[in-house]
Amino acid sequence: MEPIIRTENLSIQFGGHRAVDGVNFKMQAKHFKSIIGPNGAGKTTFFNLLSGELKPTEGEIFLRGKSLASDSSIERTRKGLGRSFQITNVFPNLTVLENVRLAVQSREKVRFNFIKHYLQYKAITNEAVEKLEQVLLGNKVNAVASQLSHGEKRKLEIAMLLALNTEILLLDEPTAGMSLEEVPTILEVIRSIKEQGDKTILLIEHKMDMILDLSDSIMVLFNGKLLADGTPSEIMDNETVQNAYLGGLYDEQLIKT
Ligand SMILES: Nc1ncnc2c1ncn2[C@@H]1O[C@H](COP(=O)(O)OP(=O)(O)OP(=O)(O)O)[C@@H](O)[C@H]1O
Repeated sequence: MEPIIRTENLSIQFGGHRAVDGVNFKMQAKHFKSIIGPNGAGKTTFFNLLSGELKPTEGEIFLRGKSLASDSSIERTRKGLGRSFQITNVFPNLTVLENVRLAVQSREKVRFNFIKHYLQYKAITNEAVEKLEQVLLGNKVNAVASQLSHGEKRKLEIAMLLALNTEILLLDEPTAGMSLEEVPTILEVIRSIKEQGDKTILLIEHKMDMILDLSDSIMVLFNGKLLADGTPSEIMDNETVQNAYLGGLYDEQLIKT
């Protein structure tokens, strides 16, 4: 079966440094893959290349067999490749519901038009509420975004991503900056998205418990290169990964949390 997404020799160079270096990667639809690697390994840069925020120095990305080379980030989203919003993309003075409604509207390209009206407005609102319930923010729809806790803001980002209805979800460290108490509910949210069974998910995370719990496969980046890609047990047993990363350079604290 053709992979839903794959890269061929994907590389980007910043000055003399190859932040992503010759990565050949592929994923089947509905698969859940996590990306791990030490700080500076190139994980976020890899996402930026997939989402179109950065242009590769070499190599290509194929979505359902077609090159994305000439597609902007917006076009990639339209084709089904969605990148999680960052807190900085959330409008702090709008309510939680208004933020998600804007994300739905951006997908539907709905502009204000009184004739198109009330029914459409209602459908968009209902969909936004449904996405908020899915991320366990159903009780916060009318809260002003700036007043959410950090963990709630991260859930709002996921709701906004879900509102784009893309088949592929790129989640960049959804637990970053969260208190330990907040982590289990994000895990629950991501697990429920996975269990719905209609998404292909790529997750960057440092929390190994969460990765092992969710992933069908794990890929390891190290110095921009793809060091290994396999099932969670293959990765945990892989000697190169252990030497380069899990056993040595990596912070054990992070693995345990
Ligand atoms: N726009 C840029 N200009 C120059 N160097 C960059 C740029 N973006 C990333 N880099 C460098 O590329 C390397 C990879 O960074 P990246 O943020 O992708 O790593 P990461 O694996 O996501 O790390 P972390 O786990 O800390 O988020 C780093 O050395 C970083 O300094």
